[in-house]
Amino acid sequence: MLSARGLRLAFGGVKAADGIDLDVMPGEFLAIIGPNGAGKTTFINMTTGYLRPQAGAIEYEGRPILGLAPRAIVRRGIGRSFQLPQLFAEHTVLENAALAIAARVGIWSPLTPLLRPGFRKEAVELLARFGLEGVAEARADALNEGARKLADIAMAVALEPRLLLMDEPTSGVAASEKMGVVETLVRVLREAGVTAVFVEHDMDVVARFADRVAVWSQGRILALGPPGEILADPVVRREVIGIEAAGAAPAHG
Ligand SMILES: Nc1ncnc2c1ncn2[C@@H]1O[C@H](COP(=O)(O)OP(=O)(O)OP(=O)(O)O)[C@@H](O)[C@H]1O
Repeated sequence: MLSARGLRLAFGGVKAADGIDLDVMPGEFLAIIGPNGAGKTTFINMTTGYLRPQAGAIEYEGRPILGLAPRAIVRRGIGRSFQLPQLFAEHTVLENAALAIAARVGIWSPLTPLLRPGFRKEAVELLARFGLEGVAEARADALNEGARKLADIAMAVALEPRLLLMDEPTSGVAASEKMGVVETLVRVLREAGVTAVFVEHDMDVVARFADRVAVWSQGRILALGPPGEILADPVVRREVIGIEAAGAAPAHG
């Protein structure tokens, strides 16, 4: 579905991508793990048009996408969510959903979406899929972090991607809420047939929900395979999971 070859990008002396080759298969949930600064977000930024690599190629569904603007990549069917949710804070969750649905059909005005009954109906249905109907009328900035993350991913899903890249969908979510948040988003994405790539620091989430795991280290992919194998690999445990456990993850809030 997605094929990256030889991606390279350096910032000064920092090699954020140092020869990344990765294939994403249709329907899979691929987790990206790795310490802070390994280049995980850089890969997402290159795939979604926010950064251009200095070398390499990316094909999506058999066509090159490098050089396309982020909005053009969204139109091709690649969605994205950010580490920090990108909701309009002072708008309600329902308004946010309607805005995203309107954006999908090319309307970027902040006013019209909820005036159109079709958009409102679709927004209500979208929020129900994520179990967010109870907070539809709440302002986005009043949500707890778990609901905020789900609402943000709902906005990305409103654009009807076939591939969704999520940068730390559980960062900042309370431990007690985390599994529920991931269960919900995995259910919605599977029902919609969306392929997912997600950056994740919680190894329990990775073990339970990823079909494959790619381990990032210093701009390279150190290992790639099923979670049972990768999470038990002594090198991965020493160089990546050990670092995570030693406290890299809390930097994400
Ligand atoms: N736009 C930029 N300008 C300069 N340096 C950058 C830029 N983006 C990333 N970097 C650097 O590239 C390296 C990889 O960063 P990246 O954000 O991709 O890592 P990451 O694995 O996502 O880390 P984290 O887990 O902290 O989000 C880091 O050293 C970072 O400081």
